[in-house]
Amino acid sequence: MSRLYWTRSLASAAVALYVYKIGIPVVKRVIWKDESQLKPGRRDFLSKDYQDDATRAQVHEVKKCDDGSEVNEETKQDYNDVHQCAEPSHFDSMRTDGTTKHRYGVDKVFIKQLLFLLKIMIPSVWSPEAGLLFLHTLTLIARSFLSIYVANVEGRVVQFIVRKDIRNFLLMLLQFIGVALPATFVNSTIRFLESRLTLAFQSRLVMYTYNLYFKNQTYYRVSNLDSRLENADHCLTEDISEFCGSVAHLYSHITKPLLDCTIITWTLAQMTWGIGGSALPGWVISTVVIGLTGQILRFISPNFGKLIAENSALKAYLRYIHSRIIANAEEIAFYQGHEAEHGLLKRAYLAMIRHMHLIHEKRLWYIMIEQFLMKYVWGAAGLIMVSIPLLTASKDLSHASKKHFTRISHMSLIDCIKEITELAGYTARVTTMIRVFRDMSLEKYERPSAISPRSHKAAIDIGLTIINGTPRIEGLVENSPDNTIVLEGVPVVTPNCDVVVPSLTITVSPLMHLLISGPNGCGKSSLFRIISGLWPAYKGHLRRPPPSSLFYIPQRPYMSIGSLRDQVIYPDTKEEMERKGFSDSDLEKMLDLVHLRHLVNRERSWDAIRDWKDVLSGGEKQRMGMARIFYHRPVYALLDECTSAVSIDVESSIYQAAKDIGITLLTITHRPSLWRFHTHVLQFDGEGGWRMEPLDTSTRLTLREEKEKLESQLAGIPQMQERLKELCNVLGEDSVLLGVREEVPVDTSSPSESNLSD
Ligand SMILES: Nc1ncnc2c1ncn2[C@@H]1O[C@H](COP(=O)(O)OP(=O)(O)OP(=O)(O)O)[C@@H](O)[C@H]1O
Repeated sequence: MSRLYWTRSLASAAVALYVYKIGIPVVKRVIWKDESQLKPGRRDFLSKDYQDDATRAQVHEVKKCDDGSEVNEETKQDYNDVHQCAEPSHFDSMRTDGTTKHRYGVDKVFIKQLLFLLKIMIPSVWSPEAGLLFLHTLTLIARSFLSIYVANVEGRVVQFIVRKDIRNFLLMLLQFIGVALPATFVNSTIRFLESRLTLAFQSRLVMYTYNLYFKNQTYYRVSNLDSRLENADHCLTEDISEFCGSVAHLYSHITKPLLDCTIITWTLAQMTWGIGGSALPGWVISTVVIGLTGQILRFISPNFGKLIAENSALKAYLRYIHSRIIANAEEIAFYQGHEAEHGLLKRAYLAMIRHMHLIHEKRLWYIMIEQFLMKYVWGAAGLIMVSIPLLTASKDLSHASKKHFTRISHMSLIDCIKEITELAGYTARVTTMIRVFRDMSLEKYERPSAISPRSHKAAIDIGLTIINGTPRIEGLVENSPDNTIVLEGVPVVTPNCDVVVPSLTITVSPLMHLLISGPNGCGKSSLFRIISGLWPAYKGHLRRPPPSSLFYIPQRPYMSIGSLRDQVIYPDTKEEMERKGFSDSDLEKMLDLVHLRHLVNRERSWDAIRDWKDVLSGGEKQRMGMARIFYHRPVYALLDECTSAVSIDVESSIYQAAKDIGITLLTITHRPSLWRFHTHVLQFDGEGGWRMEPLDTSTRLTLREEKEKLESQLAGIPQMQERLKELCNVLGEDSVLLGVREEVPVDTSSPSESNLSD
């Protein structure tokens, strides 16, 4: 009695839990329509921790300008393709800010995206990938036939056991072992071909996206001018690899049950006809059951696509934090910043783990329902299907045939639903990446979260049109036939849409050595970014020489991976250097000009490979940066405080040498010792104003006088403020300049008081 009681109680509890788990999400979905409104606490970590950190993850780094930013016809065509398959609403939902309304389901958008990516992965029917796919399909078909053969043998083995026919039983057993050889070979070939397909797809997609990534400075623009892709490196590596693995796996996973289904259904039909039964009821039952259970699973299935996409983003962020710590280990160690970095890393890791727990929890319930439907509902349907031909047949059915009937209940076609929805997540991430890369080439940026209302107003005031958080690019950019740099009414606007200089009009021609000065953050480096094409000209007219005529040297020069020679000739290769007619002894002379010849003796070989970022001191790195202009000999050298760590005498000799070989200097510096190498000065005032004039002795004197006058005026301000405060207190009045008056007790007996009242 008590056992029965406990069994019933347990069964009722399980049923109640089941109903609750299935029913509550359905009710919530119906009431709120949107999953994002459920469990706010759970979603918080995505929208708060992650988003805050992700915002911090914007890298502000200036890189050398490579080729021009022209958009060719091929790019435009590809762009149209990717945009047709990537509706904005779908991509918008990629963001992890919890505002999404789109389900990463198996819908029309997903199919279009998948077809777009498949076209890249299998470019033609004659490609190696198509060949691999064909071979893979052949082995899958072979496996299905072998499965049927094995089922037949198994059936006959049982038949001979029942008949006690030892001889035939042993013969059948031998056949069973014999078929194991081709069966195992086919199975391992399937796995091998699946891995080969994954790698082949991955290589195609990686090469395709690398081409986009390094076209038109996309690698710079994607992290500096746009906020849609948080960690492009993760998308380029992990997401592509996961996507390709998922596609290749799903192909064999779907093909097997489909083939099984076709072959077994046909075999069953033949058998049923053979014994005089009707195959139609079986087909109807299987179609109805498969269709119904499929729909139920689709309805209750959590949005695995979205969960997977969010998980990828969290993994990408964790990886980003790790790589930052490795890249800045020395600085962090000097600052003793391990606590802060540890906290950051822990938060990123825990956010990812919390999200994985959420996925596993959702999977637990989904798998439970899936197993129930597939094991028991399908099993029951299989038994009904077996019974109908047996009951309606005029002849008896062999045991092997019965086995075929039961096999149909084990087909795992529906098992693929979860995998397909997960694939939808990877597909969306990879397509989004390609779409954003294309947008970068076409200068279509989106950065809605970065713009503040103040910046928005300032941008409107100077006549810019704001779309998706970024101003519309309306400036005209042309190549300059005579190598002059001309800016006519071009504003300096940051990627966050802050207007630094409302309108700049200057002309710089070769041998016009320009000194650029002004307070911090006034837009000096930004001018170089606009001239180099990293930042767009939102308005006005910009004429500039081809990229090969400009060479930018930043304050912290980039040291590449490679030999000592590679550091001097960067970004050229040794072959390009030889083609240009330079030899190692020429490079030695260049190092001599920047006082680095000792490096050749120290390293003993031009081919010495070191971690140059750490091996060279700050000043040596800057001198190496300057050596590059003697190798490349551009028309203009854009020097952005690039000798701040070099001693003044060495710096002067380098500047003189550069001028002697005809390089025009555009120099940002705070050092007066460099003034004498320049003919003109561009002075920013930090308030948006600027002044450009020839830099002769009188200008230098005027500027110095103005500076000294301002210094003496500003020096008096604190004393004047103190005095004003005293007067306010004595008079008992407030001042518009000081705000509310501070009450300072006045000593009426002091001699000064009598002086004041006098
Ligand atoms: N990638 C970026 N995204 C958003 N804002 C930026 C970016 N790079 C620079 N800025 C902003 O643009 C403004 C101008 O920066 P810029 O680098 O031109 O200053 P600068 O005059 O060279 O200053 P400094 O003398 O300190 O080098 C600054 O307010 C800076 O914060």
